[in-house]
Amino acid sequence: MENKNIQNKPIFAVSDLSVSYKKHVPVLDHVSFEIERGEILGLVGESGCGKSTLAKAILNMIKHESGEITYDVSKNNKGIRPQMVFQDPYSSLNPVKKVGWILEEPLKLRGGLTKAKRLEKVREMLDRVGLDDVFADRYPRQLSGGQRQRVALAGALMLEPELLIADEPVSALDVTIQAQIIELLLKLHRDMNLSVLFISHDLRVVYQMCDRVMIMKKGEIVEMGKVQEVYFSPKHEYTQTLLEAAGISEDKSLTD
Ligand SMILES: Nc1ncnc2c1ncn2[C@@H]1O[C@H](COP(=O)(O)OP(=O)(O)OP(=O)(O)O)[C@@H](O)[C@H]1O
Repeated sequence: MENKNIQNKPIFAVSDLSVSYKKHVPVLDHVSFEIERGEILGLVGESGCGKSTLAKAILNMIKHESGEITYDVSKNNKGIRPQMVFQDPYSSLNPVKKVGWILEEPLKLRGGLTKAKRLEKVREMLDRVGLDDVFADRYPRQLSGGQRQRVALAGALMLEPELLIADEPVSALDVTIQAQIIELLLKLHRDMNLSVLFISHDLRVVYQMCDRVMIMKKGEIVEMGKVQEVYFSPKHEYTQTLLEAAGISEDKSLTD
């Protein structure tokens, strides 16, 4: 389905980005791309190709040795930086704090809202991610994997960022729960006008989620384009190999 949210104006640009953990061994090699405002851009590649490194580099969690990262924060967004959700929400949620506290914290740190207003926003966000108010009073360990990922998404979106970076957000979940979280991400993308960088090794999930896709091999982007074009007219040999390995070239259900 055509995504009506897309405006042909990048919200985010990476130019010539290179990262090495060890000297002279690039993990990311001159990576360049843009994320259009309102789009969901997929990043696909085999384990170890550099996907998480790219996510961390663009969030300044690790240093890059060369290249430029440009984030266009619109005037009405008060400079909220891109936020991230991870594969394993358990490690990103503070285990000794209740969900209500976790969701209120970013609002507290930013300041400017009364306690009552903050709690109202927490309730609203729980509702947006499909969780009842009672979850505010639970610890992360008392939640299922899917519920924890809902809380992680809620936490990332509390300050209403314009860009979300989702690093394998459904990979650790059962298939039925995966489908629910994908639905939720698509709903949040529509409702909150979010742009998303969606990182996954699962080509089928990317097909369901994304408008465009980048294929990464050993730290380089080898192909990039609209999902339909890349999946059904792949230009790079590596893309063809990935699609064949996932059984996608002959799988009609993707095109139905
Ligand atoms: N902190 C680190 N120090 C040294 N090498 C690292 C570090 N983190 C990752 N690497 C290496 O960098 C390469 C890319 O890793 P990265 O985690 O970015 O890949 P990935 O595509 O996200 O993999 P996966 O899909 O398995 O999560 C791998 O060879 C990995 O071993």
